[in-house]
Amino acid sequence: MVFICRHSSSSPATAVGSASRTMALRSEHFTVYVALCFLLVALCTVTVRASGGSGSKVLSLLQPYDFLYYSGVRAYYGEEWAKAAELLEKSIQTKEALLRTRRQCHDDCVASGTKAFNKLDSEEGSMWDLWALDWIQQKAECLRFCIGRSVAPTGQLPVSNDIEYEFNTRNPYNFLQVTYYKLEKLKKAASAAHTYFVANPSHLEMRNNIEKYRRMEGVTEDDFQDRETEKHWVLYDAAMQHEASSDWLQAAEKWRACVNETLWRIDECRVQCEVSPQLLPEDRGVDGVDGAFEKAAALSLSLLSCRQSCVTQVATRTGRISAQEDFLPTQLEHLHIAQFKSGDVSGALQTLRSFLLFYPNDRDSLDNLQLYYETLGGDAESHGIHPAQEIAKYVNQSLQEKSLLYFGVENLNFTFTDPDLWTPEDVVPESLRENWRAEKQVINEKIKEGDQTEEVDDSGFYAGGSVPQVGVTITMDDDALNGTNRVVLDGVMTEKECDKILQLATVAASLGDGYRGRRSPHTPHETFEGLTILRAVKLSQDGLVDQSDTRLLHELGERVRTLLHSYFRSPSGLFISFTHLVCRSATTGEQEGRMDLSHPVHVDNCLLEPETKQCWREPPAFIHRDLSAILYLNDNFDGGELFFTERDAKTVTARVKPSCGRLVGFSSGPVNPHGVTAVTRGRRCALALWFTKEKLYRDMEREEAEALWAADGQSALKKDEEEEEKEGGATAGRNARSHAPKERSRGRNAVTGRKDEL
Ligand SMILES: O=C(O)CCC(=O)C(=O)O
Ligand SMILES: [Fe+3]
Repeated sequence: MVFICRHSSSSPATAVGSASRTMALRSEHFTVYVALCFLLVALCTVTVRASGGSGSKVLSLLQPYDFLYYSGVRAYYGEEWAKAAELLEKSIQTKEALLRTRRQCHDDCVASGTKAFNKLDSEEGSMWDLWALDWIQQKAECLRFCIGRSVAPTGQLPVSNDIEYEFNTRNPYNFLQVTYYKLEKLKKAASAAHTYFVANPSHLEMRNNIEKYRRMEGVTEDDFQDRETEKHWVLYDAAMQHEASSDWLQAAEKWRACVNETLWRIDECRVQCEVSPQLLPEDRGVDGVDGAFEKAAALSLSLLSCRQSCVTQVATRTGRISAQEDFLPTQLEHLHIAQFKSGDVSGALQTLRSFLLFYPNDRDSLDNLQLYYETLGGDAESHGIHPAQEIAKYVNQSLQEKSLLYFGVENLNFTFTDPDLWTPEDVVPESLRENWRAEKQVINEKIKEGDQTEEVDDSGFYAGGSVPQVGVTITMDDDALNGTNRVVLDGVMTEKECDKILQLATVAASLGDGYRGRRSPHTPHETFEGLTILRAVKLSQDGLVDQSDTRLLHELGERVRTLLHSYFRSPSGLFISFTHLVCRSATTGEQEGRMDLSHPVHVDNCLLEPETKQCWREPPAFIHRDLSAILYLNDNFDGGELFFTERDAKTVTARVKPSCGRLVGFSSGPVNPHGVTAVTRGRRCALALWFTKEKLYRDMEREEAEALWAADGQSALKKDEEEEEKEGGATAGRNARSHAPKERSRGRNAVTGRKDEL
């Protein structure tokens, strides 16, 4: 490097010269380092606490000493001697100041920590912190030995997050169901399919598979067993059922068991927090700037936060995203009522007292308590009725943890989301409460304004971009459609192309697809046919439909993607997540006075609740859909208009009449509730497409279809080669080529498209 040559040839005095050679040898690293330091300094100012005898004052060191040092060395090599001297001196001073500051902070903080521990100091010195460290070490050694001895023989390999995710989403059962199907163990396959579906209720293919298993000989309804049933939910549902039929004795029994099981589950989960590998929050890692105590505090806070999060984990049903709020206190409320109604007054009183540990000021409960005292004559103590011990222990422990966590939030830059609604106000630091109040006020104001103002779409799309296809026109934009992120484009397909796809739908339907002849899932007055890309490719492979039609179906997806990606100025990548060629036909003779819809009003990526105008982004909604598109193919039918509404699902804001080559695109979220009016005559066909911004959720079926084509191309190629070979013209290189196997693990839903197709 130029740098090395120049300076090695002009080293100063011998002593310095040898130093300069050492530096010169490292100058490659040095250059990179200096560049990094410049960047660092540009980005931040280091603030170090320095202290005088009485109090501490903040010493702002604009530049870290390592940077000063390297700048000094650089100046030295640049022969800027004065500058070099200044910078090198400064670096030495800064380092000294930093050490002094650290020492002072250590002395200032000696007395901090829990006072009770200071009492443990003896004449031999301050030993309790060493005892604490000793306790930690003993525990670590015991765990290391125990886990090593118990798990090592079976191999405790580090498990990646991806694998954790696979297991949490029950993906192994997706593999198992196909495996058992292949082994002709249908009962086991049915159970595996069901187990997977419980955790993935929006998985269309698995739903189809389950339907297929149901129709298979030898499979009974009892075979659809969830292999990972969570007992507390079984008890919860049973208790609810007994309650609904006013069987209070049974209800009380189930609720009691449910509370116990829930406590046990929470405990199991909390223990895992201690023994599983703990991650330090980002920027608190080994390379961070924090000292040993700060790192230890960060680690202990992560542990506490992990323990607390168990409440949410246990209160979330498999397959759901949101936890059931106030899970334990709610169960206690139910148990209390069931006990009371079944005549177990002392049991009810005990449960009420347990509930009051969560909500000590709850008016109704306090009134009830009073009533019990009057009935029993005397208070709970005089009857020896205390809150359940496990509940008292649980609440105390949780409160302690929360106060430590909130200290971390307030003072140590820790982030913690409290999973409970019952946390008493005084545990939360005033400054946080103030922030919450301010946030709540803003939300309330927004809700108030909400009715008058326009809906805000947080999808990241921004309608109004260009339309990059010759002949395509924008027929309706946001204004014309009275909404946000909506568009109607015309000219996306030619008449000939519409005919080809209609023909494809007709042939596929006549051959029998999952939906053939089925009543529509939305109305008894229509039938419904659906064709996916993969099914189309398989049909064309079997020579039952024209391959060029299937290719066109595939290409249309890409065409629509390009148009909408550009029009909605999608900031990120946009991936096709599902394609469905759908025809809805009016059934004959059942159309008089129809009041229903062909497709009721809905939002594509969340569950719309028109009464509250809320939209819940959780399964069974297709929550990963970000952009929706319908490409229409014909207009020779009556009805079948697409319409948009407000969140009340009633107020219609725009209507679109289908025709060949007309494309409607809109963001899939709550700004766009929509439905389809009844098809009262004829058959309405459209290609529905959904897009996702997350690559993880891209359509794996589509990729499988592409792989089938590639394999086809390969075998066609091979055929050609064999022919050629026969004719003596094959080349070794071409024969060696083979179709690469599909990569198996591609993240969250990596394997779904492939495995579950029966
Ligand atoms: O066919 C249409 O026009 C709309 C269909 C739709 O909204 C859907 O499938 O989610
Ligand atoms: Fe829809």
